[in-house]
Amino acid sequence: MHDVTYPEGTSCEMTPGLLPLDEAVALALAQVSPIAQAERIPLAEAVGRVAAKDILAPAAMPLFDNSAMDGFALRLADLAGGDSLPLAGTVPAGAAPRDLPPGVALEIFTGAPVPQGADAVVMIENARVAGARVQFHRLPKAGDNIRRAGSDQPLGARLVARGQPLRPLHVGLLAANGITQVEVSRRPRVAVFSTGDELTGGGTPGRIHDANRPMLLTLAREAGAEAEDMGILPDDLAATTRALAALGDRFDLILTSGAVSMGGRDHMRDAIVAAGGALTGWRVALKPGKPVAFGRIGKTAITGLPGNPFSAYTGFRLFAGPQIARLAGAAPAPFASVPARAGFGWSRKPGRAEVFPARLAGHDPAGVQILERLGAGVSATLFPLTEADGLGLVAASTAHVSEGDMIRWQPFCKGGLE
Ligand SMILES: Nc1nc2c(c(=O)[nH]1)N[C@H]1C(S)=C(S)[C@@H](COP(=O)(O)OP(=O)(O)OC[C@H]3O[C@@H](n4cnc5c(N)ncnc54)[C@H](O)[C@@H]3O)O[C@H]1N2
Ligand code: MOO
Repeated sequence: MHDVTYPEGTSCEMTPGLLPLDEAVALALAQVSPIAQAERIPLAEAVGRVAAKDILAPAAMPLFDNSAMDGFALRLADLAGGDSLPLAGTVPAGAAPRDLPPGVALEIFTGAPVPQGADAVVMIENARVAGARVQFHRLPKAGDNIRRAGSDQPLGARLVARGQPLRPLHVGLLAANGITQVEVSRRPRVAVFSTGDELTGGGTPGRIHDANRPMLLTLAREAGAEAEDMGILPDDLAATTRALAALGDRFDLILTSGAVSMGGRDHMRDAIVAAGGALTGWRVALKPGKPVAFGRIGKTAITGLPGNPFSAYTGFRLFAGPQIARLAGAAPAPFASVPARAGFGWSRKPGRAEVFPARLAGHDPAGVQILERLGAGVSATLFPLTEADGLGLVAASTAHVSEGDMIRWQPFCKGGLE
């Protein structure tokens, strides 16, 4: 289902009782299935949406033979007796197709229809206009600088495959084909809750600001979801249960942060069950992001991310983001698939795969990126990420990384779409 192999050791290298990372990703994805409903939307609003079916070319492209260069259209046979021809007019881009009269050249601009009868275009750099004639100092071959009708793409070519998240380049390609509306899957509906009595009245002693809810809402929207802010749940089992049960089937995915660990007020797992749902997995061999909970309540998947902000971020990237992609009908993107070289040495306790803020420090002689490791493995703060260019990942079995070792990372992508 998820064609990514995560760097894992054998199960005996994993901390017992924890889900290996690849199994946890598979379990997360198994909680959701692609949304069947589709809608037709204007092309201009389609970036980030996922094509609900293949989009085929309504015509071959280019539509007509046209010039690839500014220059002169001519008939090669007319140059048999010399290297110049009388100039008989101009064909600008947008002009209606016309014929090339015998024995003359026509000035032509890039994109203009090649006149019927012309078999080459000489670019302006290889010609000189002298009075009413044009002289060619490099003689062309048949077909030079002519973009033939249908040479870019045949009629019926697949422009966009079903499941493709639409990027600006697809918008351009579809627009070039005269397509103004596209059929896309309905956006996944995601409910985002924070939990914790400490999150109200941030800034006063004992209280903090809610970092995760704004972050997870933004991440979910960036991933293509319609995300709804459901506020902060108190550290109370009954209130949490009521809030979850009240959602009915309105959402495809519920995302929570906090209350999934071991403490006496970590009620999320019990609330999922008390709300009539099922807990399908809990705790991953991952640092940060160990106490993630996976489950379902009715038709809705629920992913309980840890409260520590970097843990919640990592959990989104590894589990919730791929769930949203699958709901939207897209193939979840592999995480940390880019090989790089460690620019640092690091001894660590094996047992959990580890995600860390990574900064690009240069390239080795073969052009492979060299990474620096930032932060000190603290999951309570996002601050080290401000200097990072992406997230590095090491396997659960790794006890030592030596400078120069190959590792893998997930660069932050600009805008998330290109
Ligand atoms: N005895 C144990 N304690 C803990 C374990 C464990 O295995 N045994 N795991 C630790 C790990 S690892 C993590 S991660 C955290 C996760 O705990 P919870 O998911 O239950 O989260 P909380 O306890 O509710 O909060 C943890 C931490 O994060 C802060 N937080 C929570 N929500 C937000 C938010 N929306 N914005 C900003 N900060 C938030 C919260 O105040 C706590 O400081 O558990 C460890 N403990
Ligand atoms: O898993 Mo916790 O997320 O290591 O801090």
